[in-house]
Amino acid sequence: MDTLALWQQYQDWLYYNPDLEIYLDISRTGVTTQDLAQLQPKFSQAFADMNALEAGAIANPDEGRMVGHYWLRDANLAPSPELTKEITDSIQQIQTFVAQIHSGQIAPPQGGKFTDVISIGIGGSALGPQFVSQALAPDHPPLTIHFIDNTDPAGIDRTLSHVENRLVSSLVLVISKSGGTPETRNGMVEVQEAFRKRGLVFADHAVAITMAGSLLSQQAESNGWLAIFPMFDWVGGRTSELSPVGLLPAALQGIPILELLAGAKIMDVATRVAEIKTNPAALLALSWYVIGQGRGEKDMVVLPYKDSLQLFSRYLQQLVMESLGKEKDLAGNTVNQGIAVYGNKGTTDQHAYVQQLRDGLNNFFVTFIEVLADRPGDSVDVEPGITSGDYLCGLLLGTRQALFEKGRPSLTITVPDASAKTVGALIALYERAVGLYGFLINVNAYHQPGVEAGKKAAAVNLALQKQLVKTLQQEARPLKLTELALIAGAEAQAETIYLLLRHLAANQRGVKIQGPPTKPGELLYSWQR
Ligand SMILES: O=P(O)(O)OC[C@H]1O[C@H](O)[C@H](O)[C@@H](O)[C@@H]1O
Repeated sequence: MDTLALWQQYQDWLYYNPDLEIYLDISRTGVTTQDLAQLQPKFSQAFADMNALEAGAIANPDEGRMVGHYWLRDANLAPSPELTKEITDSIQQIQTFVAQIHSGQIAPPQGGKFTDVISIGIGGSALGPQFVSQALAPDHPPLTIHFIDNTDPAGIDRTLSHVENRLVSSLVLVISKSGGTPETRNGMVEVQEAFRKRGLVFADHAVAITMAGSLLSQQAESNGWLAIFPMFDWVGGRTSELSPVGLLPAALQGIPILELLAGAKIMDVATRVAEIKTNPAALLALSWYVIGQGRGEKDMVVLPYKDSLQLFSRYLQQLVMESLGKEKDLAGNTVNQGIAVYGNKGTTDQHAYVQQLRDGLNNFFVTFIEVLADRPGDSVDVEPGITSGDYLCGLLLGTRQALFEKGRPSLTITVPDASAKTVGALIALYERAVGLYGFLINVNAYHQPGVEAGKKAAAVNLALQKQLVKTLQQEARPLKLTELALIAGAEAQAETIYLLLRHLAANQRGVKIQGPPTKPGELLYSWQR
């Protein structure tokens, strides 16, 4: 296609939202008007399904749950006055609490104001808060946030060492929708221990964000924690950034949460339009569908050309892959659906993997995110008439062009700035696009049955570890693996037993292993007394 025809195509497909000043360009995706016509019936159904979802249908049938994240930014849309009140009350509760923390009305027992937040959570209870913090926290926030989002002991130590002697003035958020996620529980126990060692009372620093009645909520209540904020049954972890899960940590850092919500609300209005070409989420879903043949055949590479948006791709990984990566469709057919997501930031990635994107496997499409405003204030010239921001723009355009020349699709979202309003809008845009795409491919985008398998296996392995330790403690002589497995009643688990014991031995946890590491089957195991 010559450049003039391409320019025409650009104009024919361009979407612009005047309230958000956001553009979406899908002219380099290969989507045609024939695709639009062909997919129209599927989209009509998806729009109808989305209306039903927003009206409170049980859109997550496996879990028997409503899907209500859109109500979070327009509480009047909630299907009952009680839910509307729950939402508005939660926002009010956050604002009141945060004002009291910032003013020092709620303060650490040792005096002064709270200076730091230690946020403990994983998955949807971490990724949104991390993305929004990196995108929007002011340079000198009223409270500095630190995340514990894993059960890695060294990672926990590192986070606590960043807090240093400010544990005394740290607020601890324990965030878990279910209130029973082991990694989060472990993080909490480790932080509680750090407080105990310093002679500090954990409850005077602790705040829970969780569903009413959860284990965490009961614990917080009975131990007299500072506060408990609600997480709602009808909001999934990966769409919880605009619930208290995301809003409380954001507000504590001085991020304007009402602007986040306002941006999302405007985007929700725009993505409720039941016409593909004037609905940016529908245009995204259409592009994903056409590019990946409705089967996710191409990976989504997300490249924000702005450092502050770097974590967007990591955030989208969960939103897209946990929502769409499904074995079965809603009719019970095996479909193994999904779209793989990765990305970091431009131009940085141009000096890393963009080589392959241009010349190697053609198994992806790029989503460029362009931010029009370079920085507040003027820029210096890095060469006559050219600024660093001009380079950022020029390199984005250059890569988009270079990819197109090699038949590699891309789409571009252009936003005016990386403000709270824009970030809220981007979150809402992708929530809706994922929802619509889920309807197009007929999967339940709101459950995650696959995650359970790994969790169950982990629990079985930890029970086996306890059994092995007990067996070794009771044996006077060193045992071969086969003997140990037999006594422990786990003959089929030889490899797992070996791997569990090797880990214990490496951490001086009482297990002694003798013999050559190259022959794991011949090793002798005993308990160090
Ligand atoms: O918020 P929580 O209940 O602790 O859950 C945290 C995360 O863990 C799970 O394994 C789910 O797959 C995620 O969707 C969820 O966000």
